[in-house]
Amino acid sequence: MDVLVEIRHLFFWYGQRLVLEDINFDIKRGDFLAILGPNGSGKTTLLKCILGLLKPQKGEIKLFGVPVEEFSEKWRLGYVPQRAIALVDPVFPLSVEEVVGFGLLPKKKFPRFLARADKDAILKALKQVEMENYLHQRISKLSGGQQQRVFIARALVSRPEILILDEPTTGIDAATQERFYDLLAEFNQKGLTIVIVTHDIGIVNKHVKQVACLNRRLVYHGTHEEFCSSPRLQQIIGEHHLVIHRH
Ligand SMILES: Nc1ncnc2c1ncn2[C@@H]1O[C@H](COP(=O)(O)OP(=O)(O)OP(=O)(O)O)[C@@H](O)[C@H]1O
Repeated sequence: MDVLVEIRHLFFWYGQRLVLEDINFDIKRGDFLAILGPNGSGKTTLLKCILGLLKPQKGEIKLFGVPVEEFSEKWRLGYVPQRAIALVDPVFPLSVEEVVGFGLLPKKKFPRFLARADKDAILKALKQVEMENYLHQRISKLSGGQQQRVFIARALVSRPEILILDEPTTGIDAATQERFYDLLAEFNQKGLTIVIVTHDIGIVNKHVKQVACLNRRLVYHGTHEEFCSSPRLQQIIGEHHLVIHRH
């Protein structure tokens, strides 16, 4: 099977503090992987290492077979960062089109100029999340769930092969979250590889195919069926390795 992300013997320290310890796993094309773990267990740090935003002190990450530090096709990974919605400035008048347009920057030589093809790509990404009627609206005027869809469109506009989301439903009501996960499942069925850091173990259970439990070390990595049926799950919860907190 096509391995998109390869993680081998990964260690990461913030100063003296070891946050990721000897992490090893692969992400394959078509995976829908949930990364679970308590607050402070290293989930965001792991995503940032995969995205090349943080440089691990030890170990190796390959993206599409290329070491992350040499990988130049960043557009092949779409990223929805944690608390993206909270960063929407109610005063600064960014339109939906502009926000989604930022997702094209890794592909563009002249970032300030939106060409016809860019506008088409933006509209197409917005259609994928059913937000095409909001093109010229201010992002700050939208609801949390609508903003979330716009951030997904921003991540999708470069037509990535992996979509990486860091706790994307924080601050969104339960019904909207359900629809949001249904949408991700649809993308996955069409072939998009998805990696999601989440605390919503209940909702995410419906759709994910693989689960990784992180608590500085990788406590568990396997298929979702194994995860649910295995006595190991009970053991993990029993050992308090996987205490799920909320923000
Ligand atoms: N820039 C930083 N400098 C120093 N320590 C940091 C930094 N960023 C994160 N940490 C610490 O590293 C540990 C792992 O943080 P990380 O954000 O990766 O965890 P997380 O599992 O994503 O947590 P959460 O579920 O709360 O988002 C935490 O103890 C955090 O306080």
